[in-house]
Amino acid sequence: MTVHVKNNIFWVGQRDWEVRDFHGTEYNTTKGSSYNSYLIKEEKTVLIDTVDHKFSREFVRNLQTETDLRSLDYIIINHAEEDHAGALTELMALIPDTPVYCTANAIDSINGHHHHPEWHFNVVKTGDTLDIGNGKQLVFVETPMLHWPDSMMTYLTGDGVLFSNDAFGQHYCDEHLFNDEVDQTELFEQCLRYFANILAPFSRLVAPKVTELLGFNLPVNMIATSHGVIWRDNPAQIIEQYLQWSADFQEDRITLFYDTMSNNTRMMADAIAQGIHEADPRVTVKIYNVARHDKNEILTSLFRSKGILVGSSTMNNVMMPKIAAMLEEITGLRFRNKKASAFGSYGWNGGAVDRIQTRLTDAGFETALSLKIKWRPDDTLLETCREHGRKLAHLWALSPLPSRESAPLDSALTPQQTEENSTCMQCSVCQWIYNPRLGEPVQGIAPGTPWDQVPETFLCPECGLGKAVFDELCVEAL
Ligand SMILES: Cc1cc2nc3c(=O)[nH]c(=O)nc-3n(C[C@H](O)[C@H](O)[C@H](O)COP(=O)(O)O)c2cc1C
Repeated sequence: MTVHVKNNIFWVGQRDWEVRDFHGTEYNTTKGSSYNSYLIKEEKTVLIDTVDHKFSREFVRNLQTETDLRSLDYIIINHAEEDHAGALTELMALIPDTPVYCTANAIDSINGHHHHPEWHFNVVKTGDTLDIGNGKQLVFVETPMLHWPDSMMTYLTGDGVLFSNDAFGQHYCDEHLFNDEVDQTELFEQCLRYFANILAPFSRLVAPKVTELLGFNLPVNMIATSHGVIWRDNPAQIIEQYLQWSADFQEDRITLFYDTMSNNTRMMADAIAQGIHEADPRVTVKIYNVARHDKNEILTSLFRSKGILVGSSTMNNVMMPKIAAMLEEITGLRFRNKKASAFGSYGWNGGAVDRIQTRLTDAGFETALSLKIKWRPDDTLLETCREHGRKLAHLWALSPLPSRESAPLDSALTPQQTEENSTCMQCSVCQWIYNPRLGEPVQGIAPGTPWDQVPETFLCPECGLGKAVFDELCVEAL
């Protein structure tokens, strides 16, 4: 089936009500998902993205009901991951000469998945346009590392539609296609979950990219994402929301998660939470047992928190494995500006709490006051846990929360920031800007370190690609 989107734009995607895992076990899609592909029928016929590879056959059959495949003039691939470009092999088998438009980085990832270097690739970069007739053009904007090096967005002039690919999307399946038609609570829950679990590591790239988009002065009347709903009612709301989430977002919330063999660490968690609540009833406190709760809900709660507590008993000298796995995920998600602390029960030599505390520090959290209790806490030790919670609540309340005001769209890049940025290094892959004068130390490099003294092993902290890709924009301020 197809759905009319606007004027000559049609949705030719695929709903997936039953999918429950994404990226392997990385993301639990509790509300299913959809793979949004779009057909534009102007003087030229254009396909934007495809669908997940597992729906390749249905996709091609469906597309054939909407158009003669030989009439397709251009295929735009905004991102080569297999949930968007997965049906390319099946489609291109029928129309192998159709030109494919994508970023330079996408050549690598499309070939890496489909192994057809003979396809007619046309590399586009930010600002390039493609005339599709009737006075309309496609404008391309590279969005590297949002969330792969190959990602880009495509804007359709005249209709004012931004085909944003993964950005602004959600893993959310509904028979309705537009944002104003669905349950708003469910929708924003899924938007937040998507941002916290997928885009959080790239937060610092969001505001500069939004600024760049706004710099084109192109009206965005609609944002057609590649997962979930299309934003046709007030699309600026999700852009504003992204600016807010990408600015070291936190609420007045503390999240505890733990694993336990015989409930001793759970008793500690309950008592610590009671102490936090007693000390500051305004703080939202959430507790999760990692063995019983949805992992991505826990990670979303951590994203929303100003402080986190991680608990594990000691098992064979180390922490419980699900806690180790969570710490690995948290490290990758690179949450910023959050406090953290470890706790747990032990029997003889302990070890887990110290290991957790070290992992939290290494992951960039400001750690404080860990707590170990031997065996099962009695009433006195439970009071020790409560006192611990009260202390943490006071300690963490000392740091004021960042403003929760959303940044106005037109001031995302202020003149002052422009001035500062002119003295920075910028990664040419993900465009992350590192300001050695003002920035925090990264990978042990102190602010002010001359660029030629940055070791060869230095990796871009945002995208993980190498030093060689950094451009030095200006050095005199050093
Ligand atoms: C299989 C197993 C291995 C354990 N290994 C250790 C250990 O290496 N060091 C230690 O101090 N305690 C060890 N303990 C004791 C637990 O840490 C202790 O019983 C703790 O109170 C359990 O807390 P929990 O109920 O939160 O899991 C072990 C317990 C079990 C069941």
